[in-house]
Amino acid sequence: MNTKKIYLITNSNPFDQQLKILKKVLPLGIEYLQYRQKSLSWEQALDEIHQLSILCNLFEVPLIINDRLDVVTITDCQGIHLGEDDLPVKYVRRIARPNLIIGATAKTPERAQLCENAGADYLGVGAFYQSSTKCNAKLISHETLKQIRASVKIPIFGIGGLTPSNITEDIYEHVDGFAVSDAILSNADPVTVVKNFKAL
Ligand SMILES: Cc1ncc(COP(=O)(O)OP(=O)(O)O)c(N)n1
Ligand SMILES: Cc1nc(C(=O)O)sc1CCOP(=O)(O)O
Ligand SMILES: [Mg+2]
Repeated sequence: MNTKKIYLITNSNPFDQQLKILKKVLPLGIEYLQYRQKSLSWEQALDEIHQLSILCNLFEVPLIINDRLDVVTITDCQGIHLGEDDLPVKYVRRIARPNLIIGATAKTPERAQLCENAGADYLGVGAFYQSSTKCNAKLISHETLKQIRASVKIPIFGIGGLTPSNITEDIYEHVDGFAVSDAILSNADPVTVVKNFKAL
């Protein structure tokens, strides 16, 4: 078993289907679960977050909300993930409740350093491959990954189309974990996929 962490991100598959999978894989050791949902009504989103929160508390997996500080403030979650177009890390850190986990997307060493200095707890770095979860994700090179790794100390989660079969040595060497959605949540045997990530 390796020491790389797995960061699971929800997708647009039916929520009940995702919940069934989460009940099987959260006990296997998942570092973070991110709720990523861009199109639901407030009511539906808050209901889903409530259900995820119960499950995450049970297995002691921090629940991270994508993009939305307003949602973070009114739900029982542990963190927020911020991209380049979202609120800046420095302002969120300033007003966030103590110990809120703040993650940030970085596709350049400059942004990685800026986010680390502003108080980010981890970085999401990618995309390494085309992603069916996020079709327009901008790809980055292995050289950029190396530069980002060299420029920050906080944990880096590689992201974008990752599966247990396409993690190159370059990716493996420079990340602390894998942020994954489709490879786990759209697979008929998600438990085996998680075990395969852990066995790399
Ligand atoms: C772990 C992790 N890394 C990167 C992203 C991408 O965030 P962002 O750039 O804000 O894009 P959207 O996910 O909001 O489309 C992420 N969500 N999680
Ligand atoms: C949400 C997200 N952000 C990306 C980025 O590169 O910023 S790639 C991505 C999708 C990750 O899901 P999957 O494992 O299914 O490709
Ligand atoms: Mg975002």
